Amino acid sequence: MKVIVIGPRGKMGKLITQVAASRDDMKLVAGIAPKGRDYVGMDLGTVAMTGSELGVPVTDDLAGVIDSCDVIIDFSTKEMAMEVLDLAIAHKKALVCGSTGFSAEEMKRFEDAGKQIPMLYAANTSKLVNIMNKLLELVTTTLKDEIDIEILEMHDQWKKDAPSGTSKEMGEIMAHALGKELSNIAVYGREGESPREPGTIGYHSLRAGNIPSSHTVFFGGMGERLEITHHSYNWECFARGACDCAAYLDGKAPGFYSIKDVLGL
Ligand SMILES: NC(=O)C1=CN([C@@H]2O[C@H](COP(=O)(O)OP(=O)(O)OC[C@H]3O[C@@H](n4cnc5c(N)ncnc54)[C@H](O)[C@@H]3O)[C@@H](O)[C@H]2O)C=CC1
Ligand SMILES: O=C(O)C1=N[C@H](C(=O)O)C[C@H](O)C1
Repeated sequence: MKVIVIGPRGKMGKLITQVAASRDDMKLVAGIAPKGRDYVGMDLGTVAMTGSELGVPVTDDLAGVIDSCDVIIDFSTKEMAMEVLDLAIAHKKALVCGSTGFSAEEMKRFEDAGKQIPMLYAANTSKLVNIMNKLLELVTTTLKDEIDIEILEMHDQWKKDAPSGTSKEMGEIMAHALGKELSNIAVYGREGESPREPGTIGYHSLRAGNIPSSHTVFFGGMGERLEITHHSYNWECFARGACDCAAYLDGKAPGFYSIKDVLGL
């Protein structure tokens, strides 16, 4: 598969480039940087520190190179994601997007793109997080209104969005298991807020240092509680998952795919 990576100097883009460069089933054809960066024109391997040159450039012109790829992997920003999406549709290219922080309308655009291209959106590409989501579904479906549900997520100080895309996805999965709309979800924990409202799901976001990613879901019962937690020690699990998602799209018909399809969950 011929792969273009967006943002190869970013935290995720760099790791994705490194993982893709190490895979036999992938060939990197370009990396895309924001306009005017001083590393535009340099070798992608040098920019993403893969350990050797890859013989392909970093460019700031996605439109100029998009026809050379089979799939684009985009973990950049929500603004860039929309530009990439439009170009992927126009050039009929498969797209994996792992960026987070989108509105419901923007998410609908990804879903609609599935009518024209193989489109995979994953707010979290870790295998274990997606297995954790199945556990959350099981607990919620079993206990329904007997428990209070609170989600705590921790990330690095640079993360732009809150709550994380993963916790929003976890909230959606559990709201669905409770037969509720996402609008029943509330955010607690700030000064002056009222006590917990029954039947809601609470979100708590913590940002500090270089914490890679942690998500804990608290199921609060009477006299007991269950906590289910995923910790990542670094971002490699997400980069490996991103490349698995791209490989999954190889030869696929247009459709809106999820990481559950990749993992068979
Ligand atoms: N789905 C998942 O499993 C994961 C998702 N993420 C998400 O991925 C996104 C990126 O996260 P990080 O790598 O931590 O951010 P980062 O800030 O380290 O990297 C973002 C990259 O995007 C590039 N970029 C921004 N605008 C661009 C443009 N117009 N053209 C080309 N490149 C552009 C930047 O230059 C930078 O290299 C976030 O939304 C984050 O939440 C992060 C980790 C895992
Ligand atoms: O920004 C991150 O780091 C991560 N972002 C994703 C999210 O918003 O859920 C996935 C993971 O938590 C790492």
